[in-house]
Amino acid sequence: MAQALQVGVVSLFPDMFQAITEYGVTRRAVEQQLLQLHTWNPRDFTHDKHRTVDDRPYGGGPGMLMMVEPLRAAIAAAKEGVGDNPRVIYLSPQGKKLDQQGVQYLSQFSSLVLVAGRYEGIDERVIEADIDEEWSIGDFVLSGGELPAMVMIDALARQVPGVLGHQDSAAEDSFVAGLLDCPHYTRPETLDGKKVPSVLLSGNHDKIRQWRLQQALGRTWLRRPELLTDLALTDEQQRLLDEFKANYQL
Ligand SMILES: Nc1nonc1C(=O)N[C@H]1C[C@@H]1c1ccc(S(N)(=O)=O)cc1
Repeated sequence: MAQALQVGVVSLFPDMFQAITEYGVTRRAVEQQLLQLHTWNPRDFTHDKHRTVDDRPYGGGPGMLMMVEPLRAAIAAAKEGVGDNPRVIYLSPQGKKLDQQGVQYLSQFSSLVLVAGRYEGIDERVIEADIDEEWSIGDFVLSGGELPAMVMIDALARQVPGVLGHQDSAAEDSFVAGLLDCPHYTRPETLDGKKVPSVLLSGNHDKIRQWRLQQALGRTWLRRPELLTDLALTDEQQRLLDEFKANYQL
């Protein structure tokens, strides 16, 4: 039986996660129980009449923080609910930048609790006491941690064996780790006078594989050359890239 990914999410807006549980690959993963997602809402752990979940920051200034007591109770409940000693992750702009290598690293954990912040974030002492790792999906400021949590869950779900059908996994395989993807084409054969590259119509699968690999290497060189510095290219890849560069008209 494939190892399922168990995720507990702490969020004030649990319904947002329907964006991954109700659609596409991640919906199928949930249906196949390869991805199990449960939410815990700090508001359910309040005891006052107004069900308060925010609190004022010491030192004054604009904005609010997530109130400590309901947040910690929700985190504790999520850890208990997910079980198996989950890795607890807080999504924030202050976290480590997520990339595919980070996704592969996080794939080692079969159970996770993701804490989605709202307002200006959470008390630093909660981060120190309850959070194992802080991750960011990019250097931009969002209104909450829910979309970052869904981005992380989507990327992690695709790493679970069985989630990507053969068709998709073939696509993943053709996308050499660390390179940008090659261009893709579908019908019609001629669009606005532009024809599909003839190699893709040739039926020669190895030529097609080489073309796609060369395009991925060339695109990476042109658009994100820094990604190439960390890659150990094979002889074939180096040859294909050199050929691309030689043919490229600056
Ligand atoms: N990028 C991200 N990757 O993961 N989370 C990300 C994110 O933007 N979360 C935002 C909700 C949190 C936040 C924190 C602080 C401020 S503030 N006080 O600076 O205006 C605004 C928003």
